[in-house]
Amino acid sequence: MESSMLSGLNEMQQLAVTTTEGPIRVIAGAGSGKTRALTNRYAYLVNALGIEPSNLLCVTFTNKAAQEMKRRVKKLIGGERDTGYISTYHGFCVRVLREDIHHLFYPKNFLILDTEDQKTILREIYEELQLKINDSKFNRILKKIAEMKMDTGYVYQLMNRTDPIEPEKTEDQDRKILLMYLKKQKRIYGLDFDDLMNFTFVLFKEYKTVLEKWQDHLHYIQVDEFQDSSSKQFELIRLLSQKHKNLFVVGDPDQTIYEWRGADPKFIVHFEKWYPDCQTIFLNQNYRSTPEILDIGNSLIRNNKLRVDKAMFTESPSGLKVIHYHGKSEQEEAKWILTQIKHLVKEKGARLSQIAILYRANYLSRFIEQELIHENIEYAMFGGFKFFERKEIKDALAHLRLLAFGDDLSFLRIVNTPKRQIGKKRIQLLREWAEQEGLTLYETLKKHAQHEQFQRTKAQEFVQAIESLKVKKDEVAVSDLLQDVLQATGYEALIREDGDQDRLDNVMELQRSLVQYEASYGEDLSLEYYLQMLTLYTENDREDDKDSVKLMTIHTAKGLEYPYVFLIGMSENILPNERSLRDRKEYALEEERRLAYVAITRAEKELYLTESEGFTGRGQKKYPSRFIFELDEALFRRIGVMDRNLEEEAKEVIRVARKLQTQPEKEAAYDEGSKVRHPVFGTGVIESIDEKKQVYMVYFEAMEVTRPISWGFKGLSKE
Ligand SMILES: Nc1ncnc2c1ncn2[C@@H]1O[C@H](COP(=O)(O)OP(=O)(O)OP(=O)(O)O)[C@@H](O)[C@H]1O
Repeated sequence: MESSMLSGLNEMQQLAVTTTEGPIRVIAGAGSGKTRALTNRYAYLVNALGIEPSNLLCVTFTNKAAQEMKRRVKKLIGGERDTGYISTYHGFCVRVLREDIHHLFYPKNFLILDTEDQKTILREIYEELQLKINDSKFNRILKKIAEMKMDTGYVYQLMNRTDPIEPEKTEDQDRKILLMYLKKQKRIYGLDFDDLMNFTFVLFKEYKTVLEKWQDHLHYIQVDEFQDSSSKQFELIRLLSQKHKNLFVVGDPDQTIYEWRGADPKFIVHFEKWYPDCQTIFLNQNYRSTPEILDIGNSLIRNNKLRVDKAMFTESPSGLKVIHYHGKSEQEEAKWILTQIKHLVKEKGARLSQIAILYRANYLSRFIEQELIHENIEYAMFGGFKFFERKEIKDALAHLRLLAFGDDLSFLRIVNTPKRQIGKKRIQLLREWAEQEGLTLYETLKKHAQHEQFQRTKAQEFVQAIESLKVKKDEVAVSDLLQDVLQATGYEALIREDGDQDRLDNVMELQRSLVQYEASYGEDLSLEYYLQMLTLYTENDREDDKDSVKLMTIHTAKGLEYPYVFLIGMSENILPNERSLRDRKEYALEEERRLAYVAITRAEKELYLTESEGFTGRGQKKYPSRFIFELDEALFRRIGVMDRNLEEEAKEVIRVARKLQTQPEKEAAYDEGSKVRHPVFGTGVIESIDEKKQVYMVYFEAMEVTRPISWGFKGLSKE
C-alpha cells in the first residue's frame, strides 16, 4: 500500500509525502512536481495512515486547481471517498458557514453573491436614489465596499438585530450607498466573496466552541500555492491548525504573482517566524524543462531579493538553446513567430496544441492573432476573448459600421452606450415607426429625434455626432474616423471614466493597429474595405477542441506546461509593466520578474523570447526589456540584429528608470522639537513628523496654528 504512494517520486518528494507531523514548509521550484507530491501525500495520509478525508483539509488557490486535485486524489484513494475538504479558501468558508452561520442569525441557505449580483443590488440603490447609473460609479463603489470589508466591523452591524442599519440618517452620499447595500444584502441574506471570509472570522472569534469544533476536526491541513496567500488567508489557516499543528504548506516564492491582489510571499519566505520549529523540505529537481530553459529561468530570478535560493537542477537531456528574437517591427516579430510555428509542425512533428504563446497583457494578443488568422492556423484563447470578440472592440467597430452601413445591429449596440435614455421602451417605439416607414432604426431616430418621446433623451446629440462624421467618412483616414467617432459619441470618455485599464488599452491597440494597417496597405484604405476585411477575419468560426495553438496571459499560464513556448512582447514598459512599476516601484519590479520567470518555466523543450522595435500604445519608443539584459548572454542565442545604438539607448533608458524606481525615500532633515524658521510663517516648532506624507507638523507661534510643511521645502531653516 505504502509503496504505491511513493512510487514515481524522488527522495525529496518522498520525504514531503511521509513527513506528516508538525509544521512543514516545502519550497518547491517550478516544475518540481509539487502537485504530484501534494496528491500523493493526501493519498498517503488516507491509505497508509488511515486518516479520514474529512479530517484532512487541502486548500488550493483556484476552483480549477481543486477539481484537478480531487480528480488525481480519487484515482489514488478510490472514487467513492468524500473529497469535499479539497477546496479553495472560499469554498471552505462556505462549508463552515453552511453548518454554523445560524449563530450569526443568518440562515444556512444564505445566498452567495458574485460581482454581477453586487451590481444588480447597486442598480436598485441607484434607481431608488434616482442617481445616474454608469459602470464607472459602480466600480468605484465596489472598491469602497471592498475597502469597508477589509475589516470585520461591518459584520457585527449585519448581525445586530437591535441596532438597525440606517442609511437615511446619513447625508454623505457614498456612505448612504454603502449602508443601503448592507441593508439590501441583509434582506436577501446574501454574502459576497469578502463576506464569506469575514463571517467565518467573526464566527470563530465570537463562538469559541465553533472554532474548537473545526480545529478538532481538521487534523491535517495542506496548503497549495502558499506563496499567493494573503494575510487573511494565512490567519485563517493558522487559526484552524492551532490545535493539531499539522500544517503543511507548499509553494514557490519565485512564483508569487498576486501581490497586487494581497498575496504576500513573506509568509512562505519567513515561515519560521510563525513556526520556529518548522521543517523545511526543498523540491529542487525540475522535471519539466531542458537544462537550457532552466538555466535561463535561474539566471533571471536570481536578480530578485525577496526569495529563498534553491538551486534548481534537472537531469533532463540537453535541448536547444533558448532564442531571443529581436524584430524591427511588430509585424516582423509576428511573422517570425509564425515561421517558427510552421517549422515546428513541419520539421519537428509538433502538434499545434503543444505550442503556447504567452504575453503580459491581453491587448498584446492582437498582432499575433492577426498573423495566425492570416496564415490560417487554428488558435484558441485561454481565459479571455479573442481580440476582435472583446466587448469594447465590438463596440468601437460598431461605431464605424454605423457610419459605413447605418445598419440596425450596430445601431442597437451603441445607441444607448453611453446611456442616452434610449432604453427598451423607446427602442420598441423606434422599431414600430421603422416598420411603418420602411426605414432603418438609425434613419428613424434621425427623422424623429425632435419628437416629444425623445425630447428628454440624448438622441439629437447622438444623431448629430454620427451625421457630422458621416460626411467626412470618405475623406479622412479610417484611423482618424475611429478616433473622431469615439470622441464625438462619448464612447471613449465612457471607458476612460470606467477606469478599466484593459478596455482602454484594447481600444488604443485597435487604433494603433489601424494606423499600422493603413501604413502597410499602400494605398488609401476605405472604411468599407477595412470593415469587410475584419468580418472575413472574425467570421471564421473556430471550434475550441480542435488542435490549436494556445494564447494566454502569463497569469493564466500559471501551473500549466507546454513543449514549445513563445513569450512575446518582451519590451521595456510591457514586461516589466510600466503601470505596475509606477504604482508599486521596487515591489512591482520583483513581481514583474517573477511573472517572466513563471512564463519561462512553462516551457518543456523550446523557449522563444521575442520583442520588436516600434512604439507602444502610448506612443513610447519600444526597447528590449531589462529582463533580456539581465540574462547571461552565454545562455541564449540572438536572432535579428539589435543595433548597437538601440542597445545603448535601451540601457540608458533602463538605467534612468531604475534610478527613479529605487530613489531612496526622502529623509526628514530636522527632528521633532526642533525650532525652525519659515520665510512667511515665521518661527515655529516641529510638533511631529509624518513619515508617510513626508511632512513636518510645525506649530507657528505668531499665528498660533499648526501647518504641515513638506520635507523637501527649501525655505525652511533651523532657527
Ligand atoms: N518524480 C518524478 N519523476 C518524473 N516526473 C515527475 C516527477 N515529479 C513530477 N514529474 C513531472 O514533472 C512535471 C511538473 O510537475 P508539476 O506540474 O507537479 O510541477 P509543479 O511543481 O506544480 O510546477 P509549477 O509550480 O512550475 O507549475 C509534470 O509533468 C510531472 O508529471
